[in-house]
Amino acid sequence: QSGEVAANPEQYDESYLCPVQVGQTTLNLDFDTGSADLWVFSTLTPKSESTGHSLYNPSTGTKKSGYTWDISYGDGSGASGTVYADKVVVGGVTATSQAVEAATSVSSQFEQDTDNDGLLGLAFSSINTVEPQAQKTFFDSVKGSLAKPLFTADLKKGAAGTYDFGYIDSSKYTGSISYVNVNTANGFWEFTASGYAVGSGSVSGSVGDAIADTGTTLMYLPTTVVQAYYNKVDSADYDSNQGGYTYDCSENLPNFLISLGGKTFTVSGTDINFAPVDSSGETCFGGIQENTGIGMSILGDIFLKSVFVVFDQTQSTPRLGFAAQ
Ligand SMILES: CN(C)c1ccc(C(=O)NN)cc1
Repeated sequence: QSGEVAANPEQYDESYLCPVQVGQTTLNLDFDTGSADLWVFSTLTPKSESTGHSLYNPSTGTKKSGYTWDISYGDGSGASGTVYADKVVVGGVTATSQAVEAATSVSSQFEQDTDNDGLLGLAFSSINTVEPQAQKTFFDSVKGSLAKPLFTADLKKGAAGTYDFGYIDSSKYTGSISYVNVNTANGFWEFTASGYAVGSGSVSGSVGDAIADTGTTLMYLPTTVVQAYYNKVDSADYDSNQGGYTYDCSENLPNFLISLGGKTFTVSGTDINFAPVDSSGETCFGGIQENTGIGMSILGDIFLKSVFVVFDQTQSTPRLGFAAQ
């Protein structure tokens, strides 16, 4: 089988939500290559936390008795609950008995994001949080039945993009795809990024260890790289109250270039201009921020909306393919 599903941006492209049939209900889920749990708001979630969300009703599934899950994300958000087996359909691709993690508790960030009905993890199943036995991601459940064991991400700035499962649509990118091998030891789509440049500068240095994470909004890079970037933005400075680099919204940001698999990709300055910090619209928060305390760089949606990405398990070593859009 193979299929395609729309990836619809929230305001400021904070995250991208995709319609997924879970049991007999269609939910809008955040496809997340940085985690490996498929969890959903459900009729088991307290009403005080689930108002405004579409809900999975576990009555259509088979309860996995004694199984629980509890996940925490890098931004401090999280959720927990119980586990069911049920049918999940993404763009016509069907997992007949997918582990569906029904939330019995969610953190405030999820409670408040009423467009988001849960997450569909697309990292490696080794980091699934279900106890006493880790469960397969949707991709792992269907991988063997796909025309090719791969999926692609084509996210866009302020417009609907797509995730494709089982095939590469050559109309979605230009030029050739350049591949890098993935290190799965931490359960992420983790690889080594090469040199970088700011604006019209020449590519040099090294970004280093990084993950491709559709579930993270911004780009988190080494301090040296981030300082080099904002040194080219006159009004920029690090604002500890905002928790990152801010600048005058009127200022044009430079492009950021990064070399992956021998090819250089450009993230336009306009894509790096993330959002105003308040309703006055005077000060803006940058889409490139420091990776301090994370332990690796994260190429999140700010980067991913500039490229076409292949998450490829056609070979014994998984790999990532990047092409210009
Ligand atoms: C609060 N929400 C919607 C989140 C969604 C995804 C993540 C994340 O770190 N994914 N890799 C964090 C938070």
